[in-house]
Amino acid sequence: MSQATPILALDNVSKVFGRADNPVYAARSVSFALRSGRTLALVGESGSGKTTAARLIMREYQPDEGQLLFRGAALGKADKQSIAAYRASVQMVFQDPFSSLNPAHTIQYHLERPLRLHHKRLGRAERRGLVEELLARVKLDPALVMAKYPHELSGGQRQRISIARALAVNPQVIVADEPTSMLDVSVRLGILNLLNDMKAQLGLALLYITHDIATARYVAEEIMVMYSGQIVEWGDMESVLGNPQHPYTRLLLSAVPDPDRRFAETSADDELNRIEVIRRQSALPQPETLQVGANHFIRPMPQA
Ligand SMILES: Nc1ncnc2c1ncn2[C@@H]1O[C@H](COP(=O)(O)OP(=O)(O)OP(=O)(O)O)[C@@H](O)[C@H]1O
Repeated sequence: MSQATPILALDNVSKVFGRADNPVYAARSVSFALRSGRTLALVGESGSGKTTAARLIMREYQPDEGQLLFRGAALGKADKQSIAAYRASVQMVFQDPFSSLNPAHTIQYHLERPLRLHHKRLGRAERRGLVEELLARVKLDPALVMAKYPHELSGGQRQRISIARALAVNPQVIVADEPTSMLDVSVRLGILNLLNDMKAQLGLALLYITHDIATARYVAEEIMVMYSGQIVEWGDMESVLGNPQHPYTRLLLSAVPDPDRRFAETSADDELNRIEVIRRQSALPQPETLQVGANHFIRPMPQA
């Protein structure tokens, strides 16, 4: 893992929902760091806590415990100006490019809006010039798309607009929550390539949230596996995927389609039994972290 100073870090962050007598631990002592020019993939099944982690980063939720660090400084104590700088520096790309754009406004409006908010002194011509640059950056023709409304674009084009909108305020970090899962398979690769280009060309730090290990491998250098609100295995992508230690990571990997494997080799009952074992064990007190390789760690299953 790179040792450069992280731009953004979660330090032992916990978030609990529900009543005291029936708490839901959406994040349990979650720690990770995002660095320039690198992608960290956060993978896990539905309900594991991935979106909660994203919302904590976007400050939609305040942590119950732990803290958010931006360039090494705790954000909890930051003044208004630092919070505003943080908001511009950390942008999100959502899963659903259909609902994240307003159907009543043109693409030009969508891209000019963040420029108006964050660069108040720009004149009309400069703003238009920047919108054209943003569209070119996401490989869309400004002459063709600027005056269009979201419904006149394809899903892939809309997701490109969402990425352009995130880039409008010169962010340092992008949190992409399942950015391809609602897109047609044929356009997914284009969006993943675009994220990879943005990372390389602009030195962005990316948090790529997904339940799909195959796409995580395509975009990320590091991976964290989340289960039941806790990071159970993390490290360099090749080390974790090449030598998965945690039973839950193995389970996720076994769900990646393998064209050489026949369905009959594992029955649905086998899979359900394995999930049940993991669920029971994860309810036990969590054990200490183990270091597997130089840049590879796990929280193994506790002994009953
Ligand atoms: N606002 C909330 N109020 C109560 N419980 C919540 C809230 N947000 C999340 N949870 C619970 O926290 C847990 C983690 O949810 P979260 O949405 O973070 O998971 P996820 O991994 O992102 O799932 P998905 O992939 O389905 O979005 C779940 O049990 C969920 O029901």
